[in-house]
Amino acid sequence: MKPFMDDNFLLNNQTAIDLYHSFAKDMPIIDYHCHLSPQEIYENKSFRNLTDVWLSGDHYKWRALRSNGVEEQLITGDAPDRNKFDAWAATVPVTLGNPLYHWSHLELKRFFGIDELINLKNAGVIWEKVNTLLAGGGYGARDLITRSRVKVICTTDDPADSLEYHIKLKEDAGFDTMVLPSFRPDKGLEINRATFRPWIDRLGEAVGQPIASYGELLSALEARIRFFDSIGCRVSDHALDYVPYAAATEEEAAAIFAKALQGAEVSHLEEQQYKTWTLLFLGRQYNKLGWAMQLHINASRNNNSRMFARLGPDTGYDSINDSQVAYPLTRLLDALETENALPKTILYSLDPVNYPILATVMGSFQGGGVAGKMQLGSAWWFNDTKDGMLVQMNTLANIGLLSRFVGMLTDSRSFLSYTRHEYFRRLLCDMLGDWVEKGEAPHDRELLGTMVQDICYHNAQRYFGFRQQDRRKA
Ligand SMILES: O=C(O)[C@@H](O)[C@H](O)[C@H](O)C(=O)CO
Repeated sequence: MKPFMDDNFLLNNQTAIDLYHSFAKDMPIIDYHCHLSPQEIYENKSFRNLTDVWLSGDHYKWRALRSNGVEEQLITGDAPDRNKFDAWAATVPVTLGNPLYHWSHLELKRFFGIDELINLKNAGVIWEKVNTLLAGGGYGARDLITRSRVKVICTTDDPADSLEYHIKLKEDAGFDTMVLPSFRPDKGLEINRATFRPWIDRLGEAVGQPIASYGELLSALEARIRFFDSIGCRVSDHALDYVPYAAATEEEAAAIFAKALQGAEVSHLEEQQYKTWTLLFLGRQYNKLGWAMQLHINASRNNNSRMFARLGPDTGYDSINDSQVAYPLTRLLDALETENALPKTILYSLDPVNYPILATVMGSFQGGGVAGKMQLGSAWWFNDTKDGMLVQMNTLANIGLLSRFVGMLTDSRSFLSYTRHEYFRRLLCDMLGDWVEKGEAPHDRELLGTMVQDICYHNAQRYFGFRQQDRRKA
């Protein structure tokens, strides 16, 4: 019987073991999509205890706790930190089979050297050991990033954000990791949500003039894109809970914008027309600057209205949506391609049924002399599991070029989530090793090692083109 989570965890043959330890293990990390706070990074936030560093903000764990019948007071409520930790320690054993079981043990093992199984019996020992380390210093936000060999972090930022802490980090010679913004203008696309009009006002403040027309909105977005680019932004990001496509003219989009600004009802068709024109405008801007455009498709967000009103978004009440993707997505991408204005694009779907669709749609728009211009996004959210990662990689291998994949990301709000990269790298090496052991791939260490290191790091480094001048000023 193989020991639980030993050095060859998830590596089931000698080739896999060799590939992981010789090529993947020590590669640095580019985390090109996450939700970490740039302020907490700049301030090197220290954590008062294990609950603070491990449970706050991690809605993956919150969902498991709720599924285990734990009261909300012990999850997001005002219960004491130790009680919250005990509730999680009691829950971990029943997460067996969920990646949370692996991730939780990996996180404590890698960052704090904890080898005990996480359960209520060991909770006290774990609590004391980790808190002693946290209290001793060297476990602030920056320290956790540095320990994980993270070279680049792309946070998720609103166009109206000041990027104050990205600017401060850029000028901070004491921190090697590049912390760059991502341009995420969801609130400017969601014309039918209550957040739209307040956001228009906020964007107007950010550009120094009120926005009273669609033309002024587009000018403001362009100005913010150039500001983000000046701070080192290389990535945009869109949550498309459905893929909009409805042919529209700028005049039609402008009339719809005017209706929304006056508080009039905008139909679903008009919403799609507005989103289509605005996305095409933004895609042209991204393309001009060489940015990558991320499309996060088919999430169903904030399903539980009562808990959304109480806790807000990203608190564990989301699910997979199953809207039709193929037609609107091909039309949207083709509209940009027709103008030779399609940017590098990463397509994610929360619905894994969409993976073959996305992988084949990608193949219709590769080119421009850019290897892997169109990417099948890493297994996202409910799919960043062992099975989900393998399905995503096999789909890409079967239909596209796995060797050109820009690899894993954490997509997290927790500073302990970098072990997801290790998890992914182990699965990648085991999959390649299995091909070799079955004679389906040559035992060519140079070929395989290059493929592994490209997927772990070099592909992302080349694809996103993070600029050296965006490092902090000496
Ligand atoms: O970027 C998104 O829309 C999602 O990743 C969202 O932030 C979600 O809460 C998440 O973090 C899933 O990992």
